[in-house]
Amino acid sequence: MATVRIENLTKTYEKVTAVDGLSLDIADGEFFVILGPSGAGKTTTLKSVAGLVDVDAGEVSIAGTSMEGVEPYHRNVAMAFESYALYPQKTVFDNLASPLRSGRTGKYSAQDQQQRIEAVTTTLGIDHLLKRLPRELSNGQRQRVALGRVLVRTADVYLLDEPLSHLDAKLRAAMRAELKQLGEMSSTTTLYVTHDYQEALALGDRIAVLRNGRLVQVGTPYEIWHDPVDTFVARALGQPEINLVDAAVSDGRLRSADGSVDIPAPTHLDLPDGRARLGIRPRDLGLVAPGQEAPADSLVVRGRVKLAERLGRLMEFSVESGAQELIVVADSDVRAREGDEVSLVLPLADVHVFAPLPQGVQESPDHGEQRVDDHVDTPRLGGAVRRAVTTTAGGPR
Ligand SMILES: Nc1ncnc2c1ncn2[C@@H]1O[C@H](COP(=O)(O)OP(=O)(O)OP(=O)(O)O)[C@@H](O)[C@H]1O
Repeated sequence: MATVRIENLTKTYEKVTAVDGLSLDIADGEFFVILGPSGAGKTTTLKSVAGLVDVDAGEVSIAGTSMEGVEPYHRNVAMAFESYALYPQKTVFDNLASPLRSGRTGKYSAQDQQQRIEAVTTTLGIDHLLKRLPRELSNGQRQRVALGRVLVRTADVYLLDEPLSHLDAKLRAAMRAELKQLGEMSSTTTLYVTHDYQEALALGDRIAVLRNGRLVQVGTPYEIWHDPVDTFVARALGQPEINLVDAAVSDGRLRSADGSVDIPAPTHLDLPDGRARLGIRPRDLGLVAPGQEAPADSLVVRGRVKLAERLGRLMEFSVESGAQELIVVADSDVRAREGDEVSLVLPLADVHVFAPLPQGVQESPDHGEQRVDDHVDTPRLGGAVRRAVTTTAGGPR
């Protein structure tokens, strides 16, 4: 168990700055998630902690000791990288036992080994594969064995790089729930890299969001979800993405140019008059089907359903409201069809307000095709929203 401190870390590969002045303080025993899109510098950060890259500037300390000049072997970190390596000629059991037999991190009796392997393989759902060779495994199974090889031994820090990326969605979700329960995992400082926001929310004690090698925000899942510092973080969390609507702030109201969205400005934000962008998550909007009444005193935006799509237990609606297209995710018992005139109920407490796009810049709807960096992102307006923090183990939602 150990703290990890990353101070002003910079790593450049020829012309690419992979990590750019990154500082993070990770507490002893913390499950710390690094979230970011492809190329954000997540893997390079982990490799720097492991000592696998020569950094250009900055420092990594583990348990209060600078790791400068300390070889990876002597850092007492255990790593699982996305490209997993197993001994091809050894069974799954022997692959898992080898880190325990090396003597590097203490001695384990045969009974200890058995017990540790049992605990890890049960959690990872690979206990029925112990006699197989790696070539007899699927990619997802191989990845779990590689993860098992890391978790089976004790270390000061676990470094896990997208360890669940090869699993199907169902297994991933199951594994998310199990992973943190694993004895060792629950008490060992863990840096966990992912580009999957659900994984980050479910697993992280805290999450650091990276973009272009820089830290954008660090906080608990609750803080990152409810108080994103800018539209980049807001967009990084949630699928479908948060709706962003250009609006004017005046006389204590927020209005879209065509007047289709016209709501009171959240008073706790104390917004100056001018322009802004509203951020409303699809799941925060309520959809009132034709013939039904919106709850009294609710804030309503009217529109027409352009597209209705089933997402398993939920429905995704694309609703045209004036010049806006708002995405709504609702329970599947909401009876609205394409072409229906509907009302959207807007919960003011869940409306995020960001700075406007620079003059002359227009965001086009991306339908998931744009690269993250093609977006113009703007910071939150009016400071952090203060709420009673009630983060639960399962994340904010
Ligand atoms: N060995 C290398 N040589 C040259 N450029 C590299 C090297 N490793 C990483 N990079 C570049 O550094 C940047 C950060 O890479 P890194 O692998 O740390 O990102 P990442 O967030 O882990 O991405 P991914 O999610 O795709 O794994 C990228 O632009 C990448 O192309």
